[in-house]
Amino acid sequence: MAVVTMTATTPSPKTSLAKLVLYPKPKPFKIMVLGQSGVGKSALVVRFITRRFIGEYDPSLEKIYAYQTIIDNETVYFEILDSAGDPNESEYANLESNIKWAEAFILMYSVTDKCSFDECHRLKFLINYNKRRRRLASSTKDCMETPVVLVGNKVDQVGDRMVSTDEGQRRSKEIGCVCFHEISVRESIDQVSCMVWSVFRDARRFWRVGSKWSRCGGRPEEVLPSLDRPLPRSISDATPDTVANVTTFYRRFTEVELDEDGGRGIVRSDSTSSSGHSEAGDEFRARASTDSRLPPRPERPRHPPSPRHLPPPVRKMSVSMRGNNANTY
Ligand SMILES: Nc1nc2c(ncn2[C@@H]2O[C@H](COP(=O)(O)OP(=O)(O)OP(=O)(O)O)[C@@H](O)[C@H]2O)c(=O)[nH]1
Repeated sequence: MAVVTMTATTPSPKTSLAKLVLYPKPKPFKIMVLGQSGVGKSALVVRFITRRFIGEYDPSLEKIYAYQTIIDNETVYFEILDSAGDPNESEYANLESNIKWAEAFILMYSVTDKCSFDECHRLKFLINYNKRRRRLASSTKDCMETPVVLVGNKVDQVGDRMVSTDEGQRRSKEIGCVCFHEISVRESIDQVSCMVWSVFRDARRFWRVGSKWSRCGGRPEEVLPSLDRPLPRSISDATPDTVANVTTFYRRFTEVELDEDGGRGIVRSDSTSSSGHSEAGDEFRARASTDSRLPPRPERPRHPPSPRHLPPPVRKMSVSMRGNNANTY
């Protein structure tokens, strides 16, 4: 599909033609906001796009918002699906197909509503189930896990809180979300826009890292350049920093390997001979030689010698003077 853009050229005295330019449609980043009814899904999406907080929305309305912004110096074309909170029987199949459509998820609950918190468990299971089925059915070897960001909303309602930050963080780990945020969509605009923004930004970042990883067959070297810069974090148990740490670990692992090699093959100052070669090095070279001067291998019997040739076991008797009867002697 292509987007047709009309750009007017400088009108010439004779003709005034419109130049037709065809651009390929940019690939959108499809993200779905899921959660029980009333947790603030619509408020979150509208805040992200317009920076405004709108109090009431039509609860049954399911909408896809298209929004373009810049994240990490890259233009991102969001398609955000604000799902209906409590789908009925007939809408359930629709929910499953929506899950298949999305590339990343924002799983939302309200910190003032324990039920909405528990609902996240079920919804995450549903995401896993549908995504796994899709992966198994697909012919491509797409091994990417879909990023799910867990978000606890309405932290401004301090007195009504039913779910603590610790519980949220723990649940995020338990159900395998990539990171956890606690926010208030309603709170002051600067703070909120920053918090709301970081939710979408993290979803995008995790998706990006994951898709690069799966495209290069799980080789982390090709992911490294995008993670050179430390990533800012909010309340989060596993922000993209964690991914950076994984790659740091990978790097360290490589260094250890090199070190080990140095221990075996590279000349060490403590064992260098006068000729400049180490004894360990000479020994290594002698062993590695291929000029057919290798000493023959010591012969090893294929099967253990039969028990007939073994000397009979020597049996020794020992009398213990310890124990209950020792006092009688
Ligand atoms: N106190 C407080 N109220 C909020 C916050 N975010 C949303 N709300 C309110 O919560 C109510 C529900 O918000 P919605 O955005 O409609 O929730 P939803 O999850 O989209 O609900 P459904 O459309 O039914 O699925 C509204 O009255 C919002 O004003 C918040 O951060 N703090």
